[in-house]
Amino acid sequence: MASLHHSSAVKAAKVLMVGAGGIGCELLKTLALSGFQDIHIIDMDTIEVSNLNRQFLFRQSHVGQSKAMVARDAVLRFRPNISITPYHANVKDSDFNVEFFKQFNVVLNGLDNLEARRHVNRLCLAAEVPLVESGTTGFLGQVTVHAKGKTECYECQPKPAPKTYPVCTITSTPSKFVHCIVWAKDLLFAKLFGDKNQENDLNVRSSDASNSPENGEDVFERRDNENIEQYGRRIYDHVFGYNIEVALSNQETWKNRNRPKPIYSRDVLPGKLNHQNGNVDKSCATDDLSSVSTMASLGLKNPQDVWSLAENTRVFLESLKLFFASREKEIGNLSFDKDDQLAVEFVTAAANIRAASFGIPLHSLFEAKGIAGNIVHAVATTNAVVAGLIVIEAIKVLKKDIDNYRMTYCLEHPSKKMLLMPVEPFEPNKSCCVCSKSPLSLEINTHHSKLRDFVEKIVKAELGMNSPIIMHGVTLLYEVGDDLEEDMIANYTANLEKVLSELPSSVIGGTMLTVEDLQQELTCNIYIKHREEFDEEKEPDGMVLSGWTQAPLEKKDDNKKLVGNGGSTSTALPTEGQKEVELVEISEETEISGKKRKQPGISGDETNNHNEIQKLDVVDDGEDDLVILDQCDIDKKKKKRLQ
Ligand SMILES: Nc1ncnc2c1ncn2[C@@H]1O[C@H](COP(=O)(O)OP(=O)(O)OP(=O)(O)O)[C@@H](O)[C@H]1O
Ligand SMILES: [Zn+2]
Repeated sequence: MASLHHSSAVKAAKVLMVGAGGIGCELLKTLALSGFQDIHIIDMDTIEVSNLNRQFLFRQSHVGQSKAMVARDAVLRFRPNISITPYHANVKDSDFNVEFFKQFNVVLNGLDNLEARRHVNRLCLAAEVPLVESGTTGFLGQVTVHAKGKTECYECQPKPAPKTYPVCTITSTPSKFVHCIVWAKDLLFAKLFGDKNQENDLNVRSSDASNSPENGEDVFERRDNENIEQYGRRIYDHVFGYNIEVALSNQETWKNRNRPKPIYSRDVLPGKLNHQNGNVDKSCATDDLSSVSTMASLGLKNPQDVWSLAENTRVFLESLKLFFASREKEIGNLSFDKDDQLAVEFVTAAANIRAASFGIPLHSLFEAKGIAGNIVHAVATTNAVVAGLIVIEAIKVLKKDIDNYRMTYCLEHPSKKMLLMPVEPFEPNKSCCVCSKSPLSLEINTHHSKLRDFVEKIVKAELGMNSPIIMHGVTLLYEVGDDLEEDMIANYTANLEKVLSELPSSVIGGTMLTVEDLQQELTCNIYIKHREEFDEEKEPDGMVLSGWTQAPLEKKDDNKKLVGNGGSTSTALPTEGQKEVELVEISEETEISGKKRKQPGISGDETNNHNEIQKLDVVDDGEDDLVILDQCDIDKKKKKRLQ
């Protein structure tokens, strides 16, 4: 440390940290203790109780306050003479433009989602400021360095697709608890408490008069004359009883599968719902919605207990009741949130009852919450190690020590007795549309697809643009902005509903579209190829973008000198944010992302687990959520991303 304090590069540096969460708290502390004197922090969040176990700059009394502000105050207490400038804001706000980024010598990311990471990557490229990027998932972590024109950018490598499940597995033939969780969270919870206009694959087929009157009434709507318990029991009997009976009537489905068992609430819980500790009224009366809890009202104390079917039934009915009794205004607008206790209780109970019906082992609320929230429990030590590595790379950046830049991966199990694996960075990917401005091509049915589809699925979702402008030659087809005239807004709104070939400047096969985001200073040229047909299963968006996601063809140098903590190795491990990846432990020649990196000096018999392939579940990006993928005959063919 002492030598760092004397480094003029460190002292003079102005650094921007984005994210003051698990990694960010560690990073800010390490920067301050390493002699950095001018640190700016952006974080849009406030402190939650669940942050306190690892975000050690925060205390119980800070809950609800800005992370960036509290982190600054906490560090100034032991480093009072340095300058820390906090911004309680979203890094995507327009204030944080290229000019803002240009004032920094290096940007350090401690973020938790792909969208923000991509945005910062683009601003760093535009401002020509090096970026040190990071991520952790449990024991796994990595730190990567990105310098325009010298190393690959954050987006040079394709990001993995989120985990998908066929819709029929979720709606009809679950075989794992996670299938029941997805059903409870993304179908049942969404149906009962979410936006009614959203498409939902929850099976609502019903011919039974009591469940589905001929007038087409939605069985999930509460009837006028129904009290909450009657409503809850009707829903329960419909989804766990009646729907299962309907499913059983299709003999073909169950030929090679275990038949599920219909469950009716009267069989599990014959009497009226009663409260073990009788404090339901108290929990209903509270003003603090986050404290409304079925567990409290039913006297269930330990979230790690696995509830019986009767307990799950009680929790199901009680949490539904509590939603109506104390959160009725939110009904219709709710989406599942892992930090919403009542939502987690409802989803746990619903998933468990479904699991019981399908003969799948039941799980505790603690486990169910982890699965539903895609939670891999954070390991404070990994965050601390990663923060240390960020500072090491930041110092190399400041000293312009490019030859020693390293991408470093934290492993869960030692490989060659190493838990940290440093790798030399790749050169920029020449087909990356972000840093190499390489043109893209889009196969699309120009007679069927609307401009809106193109904007939502390609420009926003795939290209990650926030404020796009779309041009065909000199004709502006679409634009987002605060200063637009009313007639322009009306024009663009009308354009959104037109199919591409019928736009004022017709977009057909052979057209080159230019898409630009002024804030990110990113321009992409997209060559349009008209295609009539798409495979609904494999290409559910009805369009295919290519030209960018390929891995670079060339590698920097196969025989570079190796670096490491006590050993010599060089391999590229999964990029952060990957959901389920194969981590290939060191081998003579490891193929990653279509590239081969040779690893001289490593022989096959040096480790027991040589060449072993570990399956890892890397799920730290909140937005890379579970996805239901339609692929069965009973359902419409489409793909959905579910929150
Ligand atoms: N667009 C953004 N702008 C500013 N800050 C962001 C943005 N996206 C994410 N962040 C911040 O990045 C930090 C990431 O920290 P971390 O991964 O520890 O997540 P967390 O929200 O603190 O914890 P958890 O998700 O486990 O409850 C968070 O504090 C979050 O507010
Ligand atoms: Zn790139």
